[in-house]
Amino acid sequence: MKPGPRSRPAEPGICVSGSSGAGSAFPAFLPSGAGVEPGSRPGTVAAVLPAGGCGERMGVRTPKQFCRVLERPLISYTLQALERVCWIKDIVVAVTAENMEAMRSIIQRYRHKRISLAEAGATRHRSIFNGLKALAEDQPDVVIIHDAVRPFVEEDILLRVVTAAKEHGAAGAIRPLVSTVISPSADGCLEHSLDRAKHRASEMPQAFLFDVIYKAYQQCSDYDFEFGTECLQLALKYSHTKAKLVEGPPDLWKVTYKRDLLAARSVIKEKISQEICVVMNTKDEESAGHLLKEVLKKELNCVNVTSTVLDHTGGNVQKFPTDQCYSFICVNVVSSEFQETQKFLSTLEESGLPLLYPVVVVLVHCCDLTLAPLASKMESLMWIRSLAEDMKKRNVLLSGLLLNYSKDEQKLQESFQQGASIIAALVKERSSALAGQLLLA
Ligand SMILES: Nc1ccn([C@@H]2O[C@H](COP(=O)(O)OP(=O)(O)OP(=O)(O)O)[C@@H](O)[C@H]2O)c(=O)n1
Ligand SMILES: O=P(O)(O)OC[C@@H](O)[C@@H](O)[C@@H](O)CO
Repeated sequence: MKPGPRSRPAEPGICVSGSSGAGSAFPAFLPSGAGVEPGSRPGTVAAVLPAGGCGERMGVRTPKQFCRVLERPLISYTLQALERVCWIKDIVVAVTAENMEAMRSIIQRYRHKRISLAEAGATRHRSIFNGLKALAEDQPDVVIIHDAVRPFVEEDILLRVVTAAKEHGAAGAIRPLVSTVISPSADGCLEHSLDRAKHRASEMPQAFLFDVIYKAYQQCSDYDFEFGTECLQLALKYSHTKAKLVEGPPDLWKVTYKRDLLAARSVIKEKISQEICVVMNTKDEESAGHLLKEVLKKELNCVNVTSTVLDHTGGNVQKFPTDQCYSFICVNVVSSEFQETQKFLSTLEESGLPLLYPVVVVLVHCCDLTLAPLASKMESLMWIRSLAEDMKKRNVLLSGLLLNYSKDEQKLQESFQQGASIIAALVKERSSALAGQLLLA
């Protein structure tokens, strides 16, 4: 039996407006074969997230569901993924009593919606059962069970397992095995190996008609509670319900070891670096901003490079493509006046963008270095360093790029090329260690 996890409260912090969940009705667009009789109640869906483990295999003091990825607890990404699905009416998270406060501060800080808490049990099955009990009074038609440490879950697989559960009573995501499963003999030698092609790995999410899984847990043996790892097996054993197996996408993996946390970090960084917005102060196609945008498009052919024009006061951040863009390249938008930059950054902050993910902002200053000595130009931009220290606390990674705007066409192209490479690295790495740096292209 796993010992109760040690707690480490999450630091209190700034709030965000989370994505508001809409109704609880089961999506009307489901194929009629989804077990929803025409004219019958569309059906309600809730979710249970077991989050009461201590993450022994992670090998750190903080339970892995509270370990930070890009400064945000891992569980917050999973909650965000489920909240995006408007037809999940309620999300019950099972956490230990000692981690309740930490969980409440995460919900408040990132303003997660439709979340309720239940007390975790000494094993995963006990935690799940406690989550189901919390739903029993106003029970949903279908309940999703999803590990809190599987942050990359999309609406598509959730809809597929829920649709299958409506029809079959239970359903679960599966993935091809990566290694062959073998059975060892008592003396530690090979007994036999399973035919890998005929077996699959059971992943999450899983979904059940509420009655099917609730009845199963109510009849569970202590042995199942202590040593079981498979909810589908409980549905089969106690509710005589054969789960439908649904092929899931590769990203369903469970964060278990430290390497998984590093992998999660890379996946998230990759996802939020897919769009760059070049912010400029002129529509002139020959301007530095437009030229840099074209070079960036070539340099980063898989990234969506957009642009927007702001007036010199820092403008209105609502003009930005803010729902998916976490990287802003400001080209001569803000002169070396501190106040204008401050105005731009505060409007960016007010948009709520930096509260879920670190936002990269690169202030590009173009100047012909044959006219202004480099040292004095760098000196005039040193204020970026102290501003960056302050912005880092608000999850904005600010750096400066001095771009040599030479009259020589060849040199100018080289500067733009170098500048685009530096910007690509700042966006991709999204490293707080580079915040405040003044770079030269
Ligand atoms: N008593 C428990 C044990 C586990 N879980 C949850 O079940 C999910 C999957 O379990 P697992 O990966 O085993 O998590 P841990 O038990 O924390 O990991 P370990 O076995 O390494 O201690 C996790 O979200 C975990 O928090 C739970 O709610 N209650
Ligand atoms: O056994 P653990 O607690 O590490 O993880 C639980 C997993 O077994 C479970 O999430 C899937 O295998 C699907 O049942």
